Amino acid sequence: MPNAKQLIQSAVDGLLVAVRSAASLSRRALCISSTSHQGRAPDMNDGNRDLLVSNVRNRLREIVGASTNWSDHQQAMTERASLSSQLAKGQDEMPVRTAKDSYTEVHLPLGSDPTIREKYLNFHNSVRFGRILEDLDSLAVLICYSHTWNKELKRSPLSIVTALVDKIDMRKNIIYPDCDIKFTGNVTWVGKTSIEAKMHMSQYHNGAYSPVLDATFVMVARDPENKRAAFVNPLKATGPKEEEDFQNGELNKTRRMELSKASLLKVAPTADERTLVHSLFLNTLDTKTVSFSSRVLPPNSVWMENAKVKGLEICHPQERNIFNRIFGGFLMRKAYELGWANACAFGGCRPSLVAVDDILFQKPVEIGSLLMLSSQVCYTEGWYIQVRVHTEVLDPLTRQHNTTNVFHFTFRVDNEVPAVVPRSYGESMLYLDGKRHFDETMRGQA
Ligand SMILES: CCCCCCCCCCCCCC(=O)SCCNC(=O)CCNC(=O)[C@H](O)C(C)(C)COP(=O)(O)OP(=O)(O)OC[C@H]1O[C@@H](n2cnc3c(N)ncnc32)[C@H](O)[C@@H]1OP(=O)(O)O
Repeated sequence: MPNAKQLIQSAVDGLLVAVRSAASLSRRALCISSTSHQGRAPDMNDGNRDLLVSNVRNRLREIVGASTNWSDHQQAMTERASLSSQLAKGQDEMPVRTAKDSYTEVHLPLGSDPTIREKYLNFHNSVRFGRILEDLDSLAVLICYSHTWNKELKRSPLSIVTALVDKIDMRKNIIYPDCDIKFTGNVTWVGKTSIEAKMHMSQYHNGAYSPVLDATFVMVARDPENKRAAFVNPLKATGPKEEEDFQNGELNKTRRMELSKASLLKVAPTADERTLVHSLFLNTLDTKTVSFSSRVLPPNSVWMENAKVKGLEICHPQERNIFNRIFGGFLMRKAYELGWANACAFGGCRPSLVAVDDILFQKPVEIGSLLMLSSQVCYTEGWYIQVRVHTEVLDPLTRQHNTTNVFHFTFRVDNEVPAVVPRSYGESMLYLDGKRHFDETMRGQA
């Protein structure tokens, strides 16, 4: 009896034939031009495991029955609404799955197929990390569909959306633009309607794959119309490693709830944090005047209000996901690139990414929205820059703003950076929040 992964694999086989023959032509060309056959993995052509990144989106489209043309999207959505009756009434009526059922391996043949390199290449002859964020997001969704796949059904009634990027830890700074990349991942924890997926990215260089990053995403299953939560299959651990992953998933959930309770948007800072904010304030007082409002910037510092970069995106249908909302990976790419530009301007040199954490997808972004992005350097220490990107949609008719996402990025540069100094109470809270994220990242790296 084929499992979910095999079914998914067989469905893409047809597509792969065409893609493989094109890719093999390119590979032959590459051997002659020989820029870097050290970056071409030997197993790329073997077996049936080589699902390509470029096929993942097509596969997702098939799984939910998404339209390929925007003009048909209303009809596709109506058809999907009729799948509601196929939703399980409870988790106990759904078959138990193991990590193996959702294990997925996807290739990005940057070494073997030069035609795709341009999309991924940045000016510094490295790989655009924003593109990798898009691929990770699509892969996380595919992993969740493999976990919840019901072979009796033609389409999945579930709408699986990204709720949170819990963590992305970089294990290597350099991503080569001409070496094959492999993504692997599986479900590691499930709740009632949420799923944690862990993914790993490695790159083939000098004859072996070596790790580049580890990522943990939390996805939420919704009904076909993406209106209410929907149950997902239970997960059974089948060995000590899977047991440990599951326990960590539980711990992650508890940690997230505690962090959310202690959010500075809800409760006052701790005693240590209050002392820190007050000493920052005292440092900026003008010693020549006896005034609380006369403030002077300390040496080698920048006011926080001068460490912002803003952007705007008009959300066109081209960036839609399979549920006709804006694709989470696109939002991550745009936020990352703005945050990177801000760190670059602030640090005065090219920053490299250390970690991404706690990217929260609070509300879906509708097609046609005016999306305002605002990035702020909110904390610095030594060679590190902590950046927060906040996105909101503006309704031009009501002039109402609604927050849709918050992103946190930690960058490192090659020289010591100035301190950022908050002036207002709100900025002081941003500073403390940035410091909390930075300390958490550094604890994870230790
Ligand atoms: C068509 C052609 C296009 C082709 C291109 C295709 C590209 C490929 C595209 C592929 C697609 C790419 C994908 C995309 O592009 S998805 C697009 C990006 N993501 C979004 O738009 C999501 C926006 N956010 C929301 O809609 C809501 O906030 C959600 C639905 C997330 C939660 O809403 P709400 O709060 O009302 O939910 P609930 O109270 O009913 O709880 C439900 C469950 O959720 C758990 N939970 C909630 N929040 C969090 C959190 N922060 N951390 C951890 N867990 C969280 C909660 O514990 C509970 O779990 P459990 O206790 O039941 O287990």
